[in-house]
Amino acid sequence: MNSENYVLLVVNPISGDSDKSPIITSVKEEAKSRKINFKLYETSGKKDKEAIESIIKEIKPSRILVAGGDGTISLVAECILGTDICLGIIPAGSANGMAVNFNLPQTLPEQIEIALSDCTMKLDALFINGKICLHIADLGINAELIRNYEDSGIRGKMGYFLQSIPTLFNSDSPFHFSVETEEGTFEETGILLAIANANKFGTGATINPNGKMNDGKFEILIFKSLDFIEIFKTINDKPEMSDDFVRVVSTNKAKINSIKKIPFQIDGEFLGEIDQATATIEKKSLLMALPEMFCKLHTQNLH
Ligand SMILES: Nc1ncnc2c1ncn2[C@@H]1O[C@H](COP(=O)(O)OP(=O)(O)OP(=O)(O)O)[C@@H](O)[C@H]1O
Repeated sequence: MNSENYVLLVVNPISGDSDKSPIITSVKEEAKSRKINFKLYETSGKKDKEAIESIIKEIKPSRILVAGGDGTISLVAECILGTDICLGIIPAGSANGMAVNFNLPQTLPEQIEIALSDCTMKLDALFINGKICLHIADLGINAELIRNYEDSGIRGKMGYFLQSIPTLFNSDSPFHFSVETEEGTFEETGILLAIANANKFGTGATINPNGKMNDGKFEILIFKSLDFIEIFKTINDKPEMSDDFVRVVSTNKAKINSIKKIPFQIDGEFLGEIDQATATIEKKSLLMALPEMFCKLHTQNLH
């Protein structure tokens, strides 16, 4: 067997509360028709990183497909950072923030086609306090909302909606942030500080319209107030947000400090309350198979 022609499918059996057998069958059949060797790994929730790394060593796959949520995608991304192994996504989580950001199509055949396609791109990997962030992290009311959502036990968009009103009323915001970058230090008060490599939150809100995932930079966005008209604009793919609403800084390294501890999340996972965050970026370290439109938009005007 040609060891360079292997596809590994990593499946999280519990993500999104859905049956993964149609995905497994379809990817297996597609691999067979393309004469690619197929291997399946189902996560257990324990020592998955070690197990995946060992399979990679053994079969040397050229591509890994992930059927799971953002947590499983991050886990696999960490295993292949800096290599030429290509990552493809079959969205199968409860929120699927990465899939929303990449505008992945809804049907399984289309998703498999993209995940196995030659339309690939090397993306930057953002690290915050040593943890990988493929998408968007934040300190403030969105992280508070995610904590309350996780505590409520109600899944899906309805869960977020039900938590949004009590979260806003009980929030500890505004917060005072001090941000140190190579370009200088500044202070700002706001309800939310986002650290973003991607453009959209999992809800579809485009908070970082000008961010590129392959320019060696990430954005710090401080939202100063809860302005519903400005928030409404984020429904568009290219919202024009006023400077009074958000302060945006593009950089490759930043240190954020706050006097009080603030709720913190990365890629939709609540990670406690923190008063200090250090963000760095590893340029073009993650090879991904993505929709053609996304690759086109990200290669335009890139200097
Ligand atoms: N077999 C398993 N049994 C229990 N937990 C598992 C198993 N496999 C993985 N996990 C856990 O699943 C979590 C990752 O879930 P993932 O983010 O992929 O899906 P999700 O939470 O449904 O989706 P999303 O992130 O889009 O909301 C990790 O905490 C991991 O430990």
